[in-house]
Amino acid sequence: MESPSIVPSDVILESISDGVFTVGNDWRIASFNRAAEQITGVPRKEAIGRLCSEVFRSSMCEGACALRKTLETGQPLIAHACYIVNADGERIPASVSTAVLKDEAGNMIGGAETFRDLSEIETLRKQISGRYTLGDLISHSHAMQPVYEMTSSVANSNITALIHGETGTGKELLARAIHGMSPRSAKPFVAINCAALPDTLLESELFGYKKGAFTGAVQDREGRFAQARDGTVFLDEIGEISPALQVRLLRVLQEHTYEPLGSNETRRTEARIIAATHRDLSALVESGEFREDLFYRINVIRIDLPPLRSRKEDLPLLIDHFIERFNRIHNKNIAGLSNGANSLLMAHDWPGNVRELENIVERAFVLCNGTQIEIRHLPPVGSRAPATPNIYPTSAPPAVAPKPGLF
Ligand SMILES: Nc1ncnc2c1ncn2[C@@H]1O[C@H](COP(=O)(O)OP(=O)(O)OP(=O)(O)O)[C@@H](O)[C@H]1O
Repeated sequence: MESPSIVPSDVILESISDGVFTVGNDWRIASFNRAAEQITGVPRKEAIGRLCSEVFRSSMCEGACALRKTLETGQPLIAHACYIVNADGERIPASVSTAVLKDEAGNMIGGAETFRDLSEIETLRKQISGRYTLGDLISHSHAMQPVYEMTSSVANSNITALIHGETGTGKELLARAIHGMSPRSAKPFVAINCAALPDTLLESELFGYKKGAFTGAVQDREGRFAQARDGTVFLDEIGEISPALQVRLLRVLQEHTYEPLGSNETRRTEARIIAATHRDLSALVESGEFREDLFYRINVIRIDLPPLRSRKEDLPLLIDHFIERFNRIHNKNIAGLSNGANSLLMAHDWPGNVRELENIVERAFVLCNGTQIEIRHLPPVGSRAPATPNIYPTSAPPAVAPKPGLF
């Protein structure tokens, strides 16, 4: 009688879509299937014989290696979530399972690991969770809906827009997004913070100057309006400019003209202006600090960016976004926050908004040597806001003193 045909195990291993590799007791890779090559981007001939931690820069390699745990306990692990860093340095969300390999006599001769690429599932999860992106601005909060809805109409028009929002809410990011979605996207985007420069310097920055206009003006220099050509000029903190400069800006908005410092020659600008402020401009008009005519010119359309405390549902999304970015920048493999750290961030009031969150996550990256950000890696973020208590429980002071003056 003919024996039933048996499919060799390598044929099966080569045909499945999960990555599979085995290691010997010396942690060197002994086999590496086709899907493992595809997911990691590492050719089999380069992987075989190398330490698995060199090939798999996964978030589990440091400290929490699933295969090590299995080889130590003899227990298999099923579907552990982690990230694998592929040959291009991209982080791939993966699910890992491990098992012990034994010889016929029952002696342990190594281990096997299978891993599944969850990128597509992760993409779908993000789509289902309704993550919106507007340029680099991300959110899935209903509070941001009006911003998203207004932005495309604003982008397609030439009108001057005013972005209003607390510090660190993403005003510059939104201005860049409007520019990027506008017909001017291929033209320059030039940003200037009006609060950062004294009046005369701001004037020469915006309009440029002629050689000899003032001591130190050794040659002609073009200003930001000239640099922007027919692109976009973003005037951040517009509420801080002096009455004299308000007059000059009004002329730019009404007549599209200006003169560089020390010059009689009138220049024309076709640049679009987007302004931003954290202040209540109408209150400044009432108190006489801001010209009413300029206010109406700037405030043709106003977009309000809500503070982070009123869209806390964005926190997990933003935290993931910053973790992804800082993993790339700092070449680390942090997978996320502990439940405790998460709860503390959710309870915080965020006076510094998204910038404060970004700083907190970056600081945690510097302090965290493992794969998870813990409470001890967070600063006392509530210390500047009297309404919010220090986010550390009083019984558990931070292991590392926060950087003075960071928050
Ligand atoms: N929705 C968002 N998604 C991703 N990153 C964001 C978001 N909002 C803000 N950020 C980040 O937070 C930081 C502050 O953003 P931005 O400079 O645009 O804020 P701003 O309101 O202009 O601040 P300021 O009032 O101090 O000028 C930036 O690093 C930006 O990348």
